[in-house]
Amino acid sequence: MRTAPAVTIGISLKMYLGHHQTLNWSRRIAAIAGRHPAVTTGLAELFVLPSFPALVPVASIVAGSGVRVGAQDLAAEDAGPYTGEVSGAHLKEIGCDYAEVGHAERRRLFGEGDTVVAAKTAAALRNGLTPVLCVGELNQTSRDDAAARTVAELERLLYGLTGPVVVAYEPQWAIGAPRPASTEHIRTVCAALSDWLAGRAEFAGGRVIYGGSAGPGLLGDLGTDAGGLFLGRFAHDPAAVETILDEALALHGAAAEGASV
Ligand SMILES: O=C[C@H](O)COP(=O)(O)O
Repeated sequence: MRTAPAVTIGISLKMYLGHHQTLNWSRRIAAIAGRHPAVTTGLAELFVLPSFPALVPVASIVAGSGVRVGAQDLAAEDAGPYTGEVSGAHLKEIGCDYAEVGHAERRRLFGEGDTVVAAKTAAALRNGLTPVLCVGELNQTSRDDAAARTVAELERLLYGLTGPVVVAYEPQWAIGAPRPASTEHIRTVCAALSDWLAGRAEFAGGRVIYGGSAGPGLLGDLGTDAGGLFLGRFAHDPAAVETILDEALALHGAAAEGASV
């Protein structure tokens, strides 16, 4: 079993970039990661989720840089007559380590509900992919209410499953917004999710990261309640990703140095 890194930084490109833009962006991210001490020391794990057609070339571009690759979705089934779907087995075969499931946009725009999300999470685990399982309340509410709702959602979606998961806490109202949820809100919900995960040996190696208009300047405020960030728009500029890796190093680097002596 792989030990969880101190910080996990995931980036979903959603459908924002064209193919060549994606490859150029990936080259810049690979160059940053390949020389950044947060990544080279193993303190931070960086993964990118491009569109399906870019997975193979991006995997080749980032090879050796420490950056891992995953898909933004996967089929609930592993093979068969499922036109337009891409299976977890196929994703694993082409070098993916991650598969995102349950994103609010897939729920809202493509009608995916808990049953489908749970089945896709199971498909990811079954095929050796780490699910990036998105959870989070629909409407703005108190942080305690959000924590209770989100932990209940996670419990529902992971019922009967075993394996390491990256839980992406994404309050749906904070996605695509000008700014993230408040620091107190994020810390409360991420801490509750982390406590829930930590108490269950079947999810050993699991982590909780925050997404929803996250960008530079946020990680340092979250302390150790969140295990990292799930970035969208604010990772389109590779310089912002480098800044976030600097912040990860500042937050956890001293502890890592202490552990290595
Ligand atoms: O997948 C990423 C999240 O939905 C966050 O996206 P955003 O930072 O553009 O709001």
